[in-house]
Amino acid sequence: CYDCDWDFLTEELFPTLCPILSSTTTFLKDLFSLDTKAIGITATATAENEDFIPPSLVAECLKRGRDLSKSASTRGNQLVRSGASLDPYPLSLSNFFYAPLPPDLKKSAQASHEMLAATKLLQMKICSSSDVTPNTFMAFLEHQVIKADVGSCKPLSIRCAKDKFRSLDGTCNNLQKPGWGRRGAPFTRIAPPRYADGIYSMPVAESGRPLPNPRVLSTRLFTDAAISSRSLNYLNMQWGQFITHDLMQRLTEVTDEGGIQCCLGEGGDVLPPEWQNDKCIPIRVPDEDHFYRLHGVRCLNLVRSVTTPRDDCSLGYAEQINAASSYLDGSQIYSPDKKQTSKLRSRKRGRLREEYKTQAKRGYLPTVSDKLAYCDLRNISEPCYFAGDGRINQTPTLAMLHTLLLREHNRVADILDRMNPTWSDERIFQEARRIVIAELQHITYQEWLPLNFGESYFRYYRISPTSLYSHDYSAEVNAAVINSFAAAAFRYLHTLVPDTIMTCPANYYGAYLYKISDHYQNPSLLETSSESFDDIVRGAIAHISSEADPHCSSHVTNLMFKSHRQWGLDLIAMDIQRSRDHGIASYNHFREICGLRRAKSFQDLSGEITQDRIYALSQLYESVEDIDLFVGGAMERAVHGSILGHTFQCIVAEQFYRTRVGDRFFYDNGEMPHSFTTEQLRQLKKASMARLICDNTDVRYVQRNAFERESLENPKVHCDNYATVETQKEIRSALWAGQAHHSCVSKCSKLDQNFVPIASLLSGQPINVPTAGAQAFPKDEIGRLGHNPPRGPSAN
Ligand code: HEM
Ligand SMILES: [Ca+2]
Repeated sequence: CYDCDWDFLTEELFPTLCPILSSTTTFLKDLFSLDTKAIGITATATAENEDFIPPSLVAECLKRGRDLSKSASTRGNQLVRSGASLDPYPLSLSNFFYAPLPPDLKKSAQASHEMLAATKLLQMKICSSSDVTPNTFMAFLEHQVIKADVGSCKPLSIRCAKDKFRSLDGTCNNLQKPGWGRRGAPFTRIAPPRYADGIYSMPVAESGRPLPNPRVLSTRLFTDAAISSRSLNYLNMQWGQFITHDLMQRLTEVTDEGGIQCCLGEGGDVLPPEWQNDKCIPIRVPDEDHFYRLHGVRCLNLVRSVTTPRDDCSLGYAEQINAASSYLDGSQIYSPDKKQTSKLRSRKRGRLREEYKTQAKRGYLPTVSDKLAYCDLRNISEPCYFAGDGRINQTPTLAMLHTLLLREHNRVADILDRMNPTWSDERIFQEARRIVIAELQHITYQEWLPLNFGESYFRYYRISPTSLYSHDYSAEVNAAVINSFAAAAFRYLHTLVPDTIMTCPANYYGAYLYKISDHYQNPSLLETSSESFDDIVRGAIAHISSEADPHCSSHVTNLMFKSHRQWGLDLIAMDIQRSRDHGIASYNHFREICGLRRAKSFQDLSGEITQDRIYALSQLYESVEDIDLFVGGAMERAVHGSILGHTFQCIVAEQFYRTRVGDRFFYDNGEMPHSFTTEQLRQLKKASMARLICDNTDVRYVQRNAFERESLENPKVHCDNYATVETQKEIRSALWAGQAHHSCVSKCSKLDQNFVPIASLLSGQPINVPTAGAQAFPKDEIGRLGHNPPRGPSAN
């Protein structure tokens, strides 16, 4: 609403520049008529005069802020009731835009709205009644913290008991700052935000004009090129998303009446301002768009992320809420919210709830209470799962990883139970959870991070420890997730997502490919037969991921969450818009933070970015200063040994350093009351992705480095050669020297339309995968059509 290049707004300008707010408020007029003399404001006030904001003015702004935020929320409800609703969308899209906030987080969101409105009003008041500019005002707020002791914001106060086990929500991990990294904490910043007004409004170019359209940036710079990774497999990509969901979950603003709609119907025009909720940030689709044009789509819905007050309730710019616990603590498995956790537990012998299916030996995730509300089902008998994180059903392969970890928890719980018959359910649950988190941290820090981001870099900077115990815990380090990591750097891994999900029968002779966009929000591929789960696991380790480069699958840039329609959302355009929504500082700013020279011209980027990409950037952005972090970082050449360029590498490394060193309970921390014993830790450090698969599925052959494709250097090894945690005492010397399984090269026959011989996958030739088609999604008739995906050759 304040996206303009004016230094301050006067009452006369306000209705023109800010039609939404002014149409909903009658009391701004009153605010502007405040008697400045009576409350001690003088026209000569400056930022140097540190006492120039009297408490009565702050109180007045807070009061008005509360009124403003209330009227904005009433207006939001009215808009939905009057038809600006998500009704036209298929469920997967509605689900994405509408998840009601849990009561505690809703309260902090409301408090944040009030604080932001108060900060804005204070800024307008000060700036319009003196020669203070908005920027000086924000700088002033940085130095003189103004805390609100009235209104809905309550400064954080948490009491901690000493405990051997970490809390579910991350509180009390840091005993000095018990709120750090908790569920509901703000994302942290390593650079000041880029909001147009310094507080909350969407950023604009240096010139004051709009930044380039996110959809245009996506289509011009992130084209679909079907280039496969040389060594990284699908599972590697999937683990990245899995741990993302452990570290963070941003939330979308909603109304009490439902989700927020910013477009007319299904992809029609952007709604006119008087019909738009003030949280709307839709992406306008240009008329000439090569894809959406064909489907008459002119607008992609997008809504701002939920914000939260800072811990001390001080006035200032917007901070977004992280609804996950920031620690790498399995919160996506166990939930950071105790009510949900209790629904996930069986309350018997420390186990998590699991479901058994006919003819399947192993357990599956429990079913969510209202399947049709959470999944895009073609048939009510299809599965839709419930886990510690609501994004569980996004793809079948994400649900597969959740299932593996659920099984691992119960496997460990059963062993502990046998060894300690006197232990209570609670004790077994907590001990099993502690072991599973240790395995999760070990696999991430010893296998996944070095593989993706550079072995030597991660070991040199001691992000991945090299000794048995580490002694690096620092109570000074805040492990909360860095906003630029969440809203930009780590999202670069969206370019790894391939077009297809693969399933592979036990003989590995061939594979079936399914378009990923046919299986969003529907995990049924895991349960089509008693072998399908294992088929998906085999497919994930045999299938390649896309190369980490600024090319992105159209299944992600045109078809995300498409359901039965011919079109979906553009995740890359959303990433760009989201980074603006979160006020992420520019690429140039982060270059400087990461030790590169700040570019004065586009040509100054030539050390990191190739000439053709510099040219493309200069055609799209007015100034080198305007380049979004997500875009600039993605354009950089990868640094040696990593899939990332310099700037993203620096942000990602910083995050994983904090995630380890700021975690008092990190699994290999030594000399803590809760530390594992030497023998326990030695056992735990034998955990690997390959063993996680062997221990929890009937897949018998897995390559040693399970995040890399099979190769001569990385052959498949029989699971008998991976000793399990509890039988480590007699580890055989042949641990890694097992006999190689026959290669994954096919002698298959063409069986049906989804079947693809593995040899042709390896050849790098594009493969034509048939779409599930309209038939698979009978419009508006869920439950009518059964869905029987084609089966492969028999597993023997
Ligand atoms: C099929 C695969 C994937 C799909 C469909 C997907 C989809 C999404 C969606 C819809 C969002 C929210 C966008 C927004 O409104 O801001 C998101 C956020 C994100 N994704 Fe993905 N993603 C996938 C894979 C990955 C992978 C492989 C990674 C990294 C390794 C990743 C990292 C992230 C991160 C860091 C966020 C921000 C999360 C937050 O702040 O809550 N995603 N993704
Ligand atoms: Ca977590």
